Amino acid sequence: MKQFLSASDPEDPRALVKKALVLKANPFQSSAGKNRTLGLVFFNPSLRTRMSTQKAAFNLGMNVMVMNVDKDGWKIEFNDGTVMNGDTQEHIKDAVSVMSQYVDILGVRTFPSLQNKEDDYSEKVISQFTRYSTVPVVSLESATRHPLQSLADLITIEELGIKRPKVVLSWAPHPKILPQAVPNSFLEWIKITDADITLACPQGYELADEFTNGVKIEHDQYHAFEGADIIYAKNWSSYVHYGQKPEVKSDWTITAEKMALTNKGKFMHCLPIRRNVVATDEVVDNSIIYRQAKNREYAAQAVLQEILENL
Ligand SMILES: NCCC[C@H](NC(=O)CCC(=O)O)C(=O)O
Ligand SMILES: NC(=O)OP(=O)(O)O
Repeated sequence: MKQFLSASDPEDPRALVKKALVLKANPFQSSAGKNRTLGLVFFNPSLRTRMSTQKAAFNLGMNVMVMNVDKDGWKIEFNDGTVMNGDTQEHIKDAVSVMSQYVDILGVRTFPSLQNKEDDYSEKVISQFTRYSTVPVVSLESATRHPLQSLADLITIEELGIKRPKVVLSWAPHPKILPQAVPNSFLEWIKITDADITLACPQGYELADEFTNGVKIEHDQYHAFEGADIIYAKNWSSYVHYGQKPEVKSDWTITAEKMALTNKGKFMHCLPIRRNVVATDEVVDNSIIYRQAKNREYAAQAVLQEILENL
């Protein structure tokens, strides 16, 4: 594997899920990372991605450098040809060219603007990393996708051992305007499994066709939950009314009453979760979210190992 930005990058994404489960059973079997360095670049906050990816690298014997560009770096210019006499101090071309000289793999986290659909959906930021980096680039969540999260989600679902699980990706409320990356990516990855997938969301919160093609869309959350094996909750802002938050009249918070409609369904969320907004404490406390977060380590390890073996 030469990069990890979406489900199209691994040669066999299903094999990657299996590989991660093998690593989970025996995490210290490879020293493929010896004398190799991983660089992790953050434009946005992170707890799980930051810690699980570092831990994965340590399991492989790698060294890790973390750069919080948003806090510790110069202010980055992303446009070409700009006369940089304003507040941006370093061009992305120079920053990435330099950083990639210090590392063997470069991970980057960047959220969308949620103001300019074209910039976000053309992956304006991470595509400049792939353009200027001299080493493989790994997405730590980009404008439109969060592949390490989705891989961990598939590992978690695989561990449940349910044959053709009924999976419902449900929109849930949130006070802020959030990206579509997690739900987009979840749909992209779950489609490679045999799961029966339904997207449950209020009118106006449908996702881009490239992700929802072949996915059932349901606007009645109660109906969608009936018989589900997995409820994967997430808030996102509108794709159609880009980056907006159209009013939702009914209550989409996930409650124990709604979970009771499922087939003893398991509740999943990528975290961080706003308790008693996205889902009630009762739902969150009876969920598999910590196992899901733990699997981020093995998702990252499988990806790093496959890239290291191809260097
Ligand atoms: N990395 C996983 C989720 C990251 C981000 N969540 C957030 O920004 C939540 C922030 C808050 O709750 O205020 C998202 O939705 O894509
Ligand atoms: N799920 C996830 O990516 O968490 P962080 O934003 O804390 O890294």
